[in-house]
Amino acid sequence: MTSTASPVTAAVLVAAGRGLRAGGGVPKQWRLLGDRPVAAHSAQLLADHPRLSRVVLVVHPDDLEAAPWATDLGLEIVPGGDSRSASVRAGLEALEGQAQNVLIHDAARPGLTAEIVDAVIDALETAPGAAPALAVTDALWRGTEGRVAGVQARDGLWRAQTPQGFHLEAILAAHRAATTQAADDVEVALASGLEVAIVPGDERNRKITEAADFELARQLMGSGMDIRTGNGFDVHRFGDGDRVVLCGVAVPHARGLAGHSDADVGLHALSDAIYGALAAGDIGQHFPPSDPTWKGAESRIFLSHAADLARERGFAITHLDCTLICEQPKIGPHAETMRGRVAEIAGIDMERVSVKATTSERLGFTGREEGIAALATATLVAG
Ligand SMILES: Nc1ccn([C@@H]2O[C@H](COP(=O)(O)OP(=O)(O)OP(=O)(O)O)[C@@H](O)[C@H]2O)c(=O)n1
Ligand SMILES: C[C@](O)(CO)[C@H](O)COP(=O)(O)O
Repeated sequence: MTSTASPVTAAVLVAAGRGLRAGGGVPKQWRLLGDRPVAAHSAQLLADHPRLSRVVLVVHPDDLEAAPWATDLGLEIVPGGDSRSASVRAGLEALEGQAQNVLIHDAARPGLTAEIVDAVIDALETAPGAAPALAVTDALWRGTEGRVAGVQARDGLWRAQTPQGFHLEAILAAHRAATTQAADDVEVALASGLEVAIVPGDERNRKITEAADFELARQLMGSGMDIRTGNGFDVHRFGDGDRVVLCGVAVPHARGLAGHSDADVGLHALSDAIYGALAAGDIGQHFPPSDPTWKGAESRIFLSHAADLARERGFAITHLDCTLICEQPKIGPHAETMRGRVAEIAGIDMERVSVKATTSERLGFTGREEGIAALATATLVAG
């Protein structure tokens, strides 16, 4: 009796792009989608799939530390290249001799399913290449300068998805022989004369390309919105001076506020609210009072740092609310200027910023005019 062992199949997950069309400051594959970064969704599925022997994650040379979770999933990290094809090639070279088949998947497609992986692997039993796709169902037009210039028959047209699967040696040879840039690996395979079977794709397996695709991905994958709130509180005592800086605005006053920096309680509370929403410590952790660098520093540095950190982690700041607690100076006449200043520093619309004030009815330290307190809330939404 002869035994026919299944061929060993590995996977290459390409995540070395810059995501320029999606914007957002951080490459789309590292931004949060639900509870995890975009790339971690398909990485987990590939790592857990029982028919895959190993997974290579291809990342940009600047992003080698961007996926700390990849090691826990057992992924091997390889530096990518300037184009998708170059990144795929780097992943394939790392797998040479390690498997008979390979699946190549975009990290920007977080909605991969185990059914697609199975369908591609099954199809490789009878073809050197196989890829998922969806038949085009909308009418197709050609357009010039905003006008329909003609129609295009849609029969036989498919929307290509990944993972695209191949016999490893054949696709590696095809990539090594390629002389022009290709949109995908099926194009590389066809240029080398390889036959590619089409297997059913899935609408959930869409590629995140533009900013709006994040919301669509969230809906298609059924992952709820990730909304975070954080609060901040700060107090500074009165000291010498003839003005106080509150929410980035210098307000004339009989006394100043004492502190290591410019003692802007409003911006300090707002910064801490953002750090709180990110579970990223507090202002003292990022800017230690023991560090002379921050002596007399303008507190806009702290808020701007917190806002940048939020964006780096894939969050939009959807609202900032600050309440200043003092008897004097009167905040009302300056509140609009403060809103504008906070909005400018945090890089958000002024409509998303609230600055208000209250007295403490002459009770407590604020009532005795010993200092000023500030309370703040930040609301952050992922994506
Ligand atoms: N040099 C590159 C370019 C792209 N990719 C990966 O290829 C997939 C599909 O590419 P695309 O959607 O075009 O991603 P980006 O190149 O990042 O997007 P953009 O063109 O908007 O910058 C993504 O997972 C992307 O990370 C890659 O690994 N290496
Ligand atoms: C590989 C691919 O995802 C197949 O649809 C696609 O071609 C790559 O992305 P791009 O937007 O064409 O760069």
